[in-house]
Amino acid sequence: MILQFFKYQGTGNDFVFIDNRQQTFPKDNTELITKLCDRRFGIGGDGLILLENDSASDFNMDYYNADASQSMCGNGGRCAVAFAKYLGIIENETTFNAIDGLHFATIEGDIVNLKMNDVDEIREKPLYSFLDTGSPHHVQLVEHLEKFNVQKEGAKLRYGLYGESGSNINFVEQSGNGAFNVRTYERGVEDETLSCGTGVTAVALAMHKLGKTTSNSVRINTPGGNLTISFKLKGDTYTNIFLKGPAKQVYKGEVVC
Ligand SMILES: N[C@H](CCC[C@H](N)C(=O)O)C(=O)O
Repeated sequence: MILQFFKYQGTGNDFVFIDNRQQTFPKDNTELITKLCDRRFGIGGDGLILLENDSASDFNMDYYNADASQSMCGNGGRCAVAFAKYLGIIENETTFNAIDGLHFATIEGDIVNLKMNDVDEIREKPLYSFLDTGSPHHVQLVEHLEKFNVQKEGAKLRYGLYGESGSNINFVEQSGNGAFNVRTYERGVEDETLSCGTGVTAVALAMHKLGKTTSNSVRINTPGGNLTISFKLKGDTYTNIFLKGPAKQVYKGEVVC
């Protein structure tokens, strides 16, 4: 089978995109999904995203981690908006469907601003916070983040504290008022990724709840680039949450599989 694909990256979180509006992709073939994401035997990517028609919105985004497990993906959502514009499905704003429901987004040039679902529960423990921003996130402040062994410590927590269902693990260091550095171990990639959209969203909300910032616009630096998360707090609910940053097409091509 010959498959046309498009490679996108959102602050270094990279994805294989397929225009699946004709519904021809074999979704139950998890071996194919993992092979397409393999960085040696396939195209390579942190995940694979199928863009599909949707009766109730502009399009549906079907996201698969590199191990073919599924979740919401913030950076993938931002790249899906850029891909939908490239395909001529949308102009500069959209509402699309994902595994956690409808998302509004705008695009200006390479910058996509994606509305995330409300968050009304942040569990605070002595050493970390836990919340779900479309995927589950552990948020932990550390010192000397640049030297921290994210892969080793992330895997320990992902499999130890969170068992088989797991969680994404975010390690954080404050760099200023309303500014943080973040490195993330991603469930389903089972390694550190260069950024994680639902992860930096979780970090911004957790840091605000902890009182580490009073700003409702948080700048987060990741190894893959900078993202801005803005939000409102209404009672105990974080709402109007937007994840803003670049999303770019890297290349396109055909793959034999
Ligand atoms: N690995 C995550 C999903 C992708 C999250 C990340 N790529 C993002 O940008 O949100 C999980 O299985 O929960």
